[in-house]
Amino acid sequence: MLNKIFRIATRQSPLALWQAQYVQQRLMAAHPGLQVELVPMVTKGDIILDTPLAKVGGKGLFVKELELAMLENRADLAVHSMKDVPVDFPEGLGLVTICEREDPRDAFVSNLYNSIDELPQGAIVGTSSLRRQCQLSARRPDLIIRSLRGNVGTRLGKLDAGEYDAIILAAAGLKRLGLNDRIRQAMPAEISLPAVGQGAVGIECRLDDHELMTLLQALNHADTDVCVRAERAMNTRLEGGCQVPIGSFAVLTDDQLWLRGLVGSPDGHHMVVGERRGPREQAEQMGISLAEELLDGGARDILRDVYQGQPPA
Ligand SMILES: NCc1[nH]cc(CCC(=O)O)c1CC(=O)O
Repeated sequence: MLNKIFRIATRQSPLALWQAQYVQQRLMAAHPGLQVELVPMVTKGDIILDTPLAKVGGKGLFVKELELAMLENRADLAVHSMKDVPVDFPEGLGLVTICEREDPRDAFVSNLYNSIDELPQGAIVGTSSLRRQCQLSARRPDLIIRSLRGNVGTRLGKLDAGEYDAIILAAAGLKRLGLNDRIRQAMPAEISLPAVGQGAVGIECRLDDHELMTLLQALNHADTDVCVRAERAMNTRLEGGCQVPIGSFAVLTDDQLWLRGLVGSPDGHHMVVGERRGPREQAEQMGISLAEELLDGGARDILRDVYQGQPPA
């Protein structure tokens, strides 16, 4: 077994490489002598940089090529930001491990202002996330939201070049890349409910690779796993895979789960929110029942309108 080399398929953005190296190092630390190497790849999501993700086919763009590599046995595992992992997996592949969550919050980043509430009237804020756009606009209808794509470094560069007064990024990505000091405000969930799985890293592999799945168990973080399961169950019940204005965020305290959900129109005019509290064993049921409450409370109409402007997943 120790002669075998396990290959991690990874994108080449600094954040993707950080996450792949993190899993590589944790696997080698948990299993001394194990050989793990990276297989860097380019995905469609890395090539199409000038179009909002929602218009070019959604987040799946970042994972399809990595999945093909595993199915064709050119790689054994892939490391994903859970936020970018679609609901469904190709036959034969699955998500087997979720690592401990980093800061799940959205980060307000600016060279001029310390928080969203400090922004002057009509300030320009960069984000391509419909979820962030919705919540920003609901709180501050005067703000002008402009598209912002590219990896974390590219986005910060555009802010520094003066294209925006502020941008919103995931705190987790900034922290992992050592850019903590760029965060002016870690936005509380009450101001910006995070995306499903935000801040968590997940590992996908072939479901018949029992040897690898056993090795990966050492990296699973049970509390993160249960929170992300609740969030993903809500998301699964709500949608079909495109980029959507959905927030879903669970926290666990003494085995009690608190799940909050949000579906909104991109312009922030409509927002449906709800929550569930219950024992951790019911994570997935809570996600499903919250989704159904949101759907009946107006999310069905909001999502229909959003999907009409997008290609199918
Ligand atoms: N959509 C891109 C993406 N996917 C994961 C992260 C950050 C890290 C994470 O949430 O785990 C980011 C960047 C961002 O939203 O700022």
